Amino acid sequence: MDGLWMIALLLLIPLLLWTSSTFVFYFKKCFYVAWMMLLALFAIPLCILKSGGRDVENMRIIRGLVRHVKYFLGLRFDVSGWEHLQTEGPYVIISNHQSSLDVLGLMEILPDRCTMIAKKELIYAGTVGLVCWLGGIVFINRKKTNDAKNVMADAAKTMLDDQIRLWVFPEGTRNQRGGLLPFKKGAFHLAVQAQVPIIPIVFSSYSNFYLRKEKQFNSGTIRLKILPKIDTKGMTSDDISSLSDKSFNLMRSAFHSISDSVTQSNGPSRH
Ligand SMILES: CCCCCCCCCCCCCCCC(=O)SCCNC(=O)CCNC(=O)[C@H](O)C(C)(C)COP(=O)(O)OP(=O)(O)OC[C@H]1O[C@@H](n2cnc3c(N)ncnc32)[C@H](O)[C@@H]1OP(=O)(O)O
Ligand SMILES: CCCCCCCC/C=C\CCCCCCCC(=O)OC[C@@H](O)COP(=O)(O)O
Repeated sequence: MDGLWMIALLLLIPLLLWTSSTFVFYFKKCFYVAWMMLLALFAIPLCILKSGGRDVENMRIIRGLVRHVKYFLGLRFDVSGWEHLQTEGPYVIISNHQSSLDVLGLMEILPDRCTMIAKKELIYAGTVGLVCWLGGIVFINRKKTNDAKNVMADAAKTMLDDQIRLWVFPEGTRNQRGGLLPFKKGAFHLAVQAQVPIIPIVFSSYSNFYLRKEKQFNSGTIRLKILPKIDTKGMTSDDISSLSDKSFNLMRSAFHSISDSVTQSNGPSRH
């Protein structure tokens, strides 16, 4: 009898854990970090063999290795506006930033020769940090804004010299409070200095499947909307504010329209 109880308990515990949404939340989060770290460990020698070191071409390897991760987490991406990425030469991509999960959507649509601007702390994130460096990510120190501006001015030159595209999160930090945070200006200075177009990309709200406070991480669909490019030819630093405002307004309305439709199609979130 004791043995039967033991077996029943042994079967019940994992079942209870599995059905507990808090357990699923922590499990998925830990899995995500651990799996990305492991993938990065594989990516390091591949990148070094391919390019011998830091090179934007390594992003092809990173993109290829990351694309399956969504299946483990029960996430789907629904992308619209692919045609707007068929732009020749360098450009600046700007997108909203809700979570480190954005990396999955980013890798889903990442164009060739495109790397990112990231906070410098990311370089210390173990194997992931090293892969970011190998992928040519441009690191900025947000606490030393003059340094950050200089790094971004250099990046504007490199974009043109090496035909590189850069992905910037103009909110400057993660934001899951709904809507978009006011934009920082760096992305717009970058595009104007290099005289390259801006391609805005909007991720729909994660709030219908991922709730940090409530410890919910369900399955869900993320809509990614690629908006038409905004030309910056002939613009100067006087145009930065209007360029930023225009981009913000376009992205905010796209965010609300795709987030409403995704919430409806996924049904209300569980609480
Ligand atoms: C198999 C492998 C698995 C592993 C997997 C790998 C994953 C590989 C994916 C990783 C993915 C990474 C994802 C990271 C994501 C983040 O790390 S997000 C955080 C870092 N990114 C950012 O912060 C970018 C956005 N920030 C900016 O652009 C900010 O403007 C800056 C440059 C940091 C400056 O900060 P600030 O001074 O606070 O900003 P702001 O209020 O905009 O500017 C103040 C003044 O300076 C002026 N200014 C700003 N920028 C400039 C400029 N560049 N030039 C001249 N003047 C400027 C402004 O115009 C403004 O002047 P006024 O208009 O007031 O006169
Ligand atoms: C030392 C800090 C770095 C923390 C990284 C922890 C290890 C991550 C391991 C696996 C996740 C893979 C995806 C990594 C890319 C995450 C990029 C990211 O989302 O960085 C946060 C940054 O956009 C804004 O930071 P804050 O919201 O201002 O804070």
